[in-house]
Amino acid sequence: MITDARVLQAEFSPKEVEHRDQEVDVLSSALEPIVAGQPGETALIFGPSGAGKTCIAQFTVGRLQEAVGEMNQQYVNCWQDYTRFRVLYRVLEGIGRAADVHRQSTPRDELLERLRKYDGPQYVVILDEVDQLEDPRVLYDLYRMSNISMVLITNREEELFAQMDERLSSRFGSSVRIQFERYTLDELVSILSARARWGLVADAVGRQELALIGDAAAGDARVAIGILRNAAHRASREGVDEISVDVVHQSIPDGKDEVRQKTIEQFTEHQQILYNVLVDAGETQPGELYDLYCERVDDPKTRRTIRNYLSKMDHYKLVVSDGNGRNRTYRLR
Ligand SMILES: Nc1ncnc2c1ncn2[C@@H]1O[C@H](COP(=O)(O)OP(=O)(O)OP(=O)(O)O)[C@@H](O)[C@H]1O
Repeated sequence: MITDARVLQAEFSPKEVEHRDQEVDVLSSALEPIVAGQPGETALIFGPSGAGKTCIAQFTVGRLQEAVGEMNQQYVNCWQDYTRFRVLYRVLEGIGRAADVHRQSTPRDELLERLRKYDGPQYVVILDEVDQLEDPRVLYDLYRMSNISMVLITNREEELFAQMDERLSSRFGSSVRIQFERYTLDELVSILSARARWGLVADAVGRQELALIGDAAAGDARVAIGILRNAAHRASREGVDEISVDVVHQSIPDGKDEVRQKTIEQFTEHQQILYNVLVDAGETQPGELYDLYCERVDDPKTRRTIRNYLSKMDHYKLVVSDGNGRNRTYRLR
C-alpha cells in the first residue's frame, strides 16, 4: 500500500505545490531584486493553519535559490526560537557563523556585530510563527542588515502588529502582504491526490474517499494529509490494497488526534504547562488561566506571552478529550 512513507509526513516539502500560483508569484516578485544582487522586499504571509504558508514560503525561496545559485537561506520557527538571542543565533547558523556561540556567555551584541559584518551573498530568512516572538525588536535588528531579506509568517496580521511599537510597525507596515485562505474541498483533493500518487500504490484511493478526507479536514491541508496517512496505515494493517470509505471514517479521529499530538509535542516547557492547565481547567477565562498557570511555575512568563501562547493554541484548534470519550474544543478568548 505505502511506497514512500515520507511524502505522507507533514514535514515533507513537496517539489511541486498545488493551487498557490498567485501566492508564489507575489512572493517571488517581492524577492525578485535578489536576482540582481539586491535585498528583496519584506514579505508578510498570513492566514489560517494548514493553508500552506510555510510550504509555499519554503518552496518559493528554494526555487529562488536554485535560480540565483549563490544565495543563503534559513528557516526559523519562532514558536521554538522565540527570544531575540535565539533568533539571531539561528540566523548566524544559516551562514555558518554560530559554531562558537555559547548560550550562556556570548553577549547578544556580539551576535549582532557578526551579522553586521556579513557581506556574503543575499540571505533570505523565513521567520515562521513570527507573532510568537518574545521581543519583536529582533525584526528591527534584521531589517537593518544590508544583505538580509525577510519572509514573515503569522496566522493573523493584527496579532503581529499589536506587539510592535510605532517604529517597528511603520517599518513593517509597508511589507508585501500575502493573504492565504483555507483550501477549498477541490484544492484539498488535488493536494491529497498528489501525495497518493507519490506515496501509495496505484489506485489505492479514489476521489470519493479523498473528498471525504478533504471534507473532514475543513480547509486544513495538514489535517487532510494526517488523515490520509492514517487511512493508508490502517488499510495496510488490514492487508488490503485500497482505502475504502469505511477505512476513511475510522481514520478521521486518529488523523486529527495525531496532528494535535504532534503540535503539543513541539511545545516548550511553559507552553506544555499552560496546556495542562487548560486540560485540567476546562472552559476558563484567560485571566483565571493565567493565575492557575502561575501557581504551577516558579518563573512565570508575562501575561502578554501567555496570551500569545493561548492564541496559538486557539489557531491550532486544540481539541481535548474530557475523559468521557467526548472531545471538546476549549474556547480561549
Ligand atoms: N499547495 C500545497 N501543495 C502541496 N502540499 C501542500 C500545499 N499546501 C500545504 N501543503 C502541505 O500541507 C501541510 C501543511 O502546510 P503548511 O505547514 O505550509 O501550513 P501553514 O499554513 O504553514 O500552517 P500553520 O499556520 O499551522 O503553520 C504540509 O505538509 C504541506 O507540505
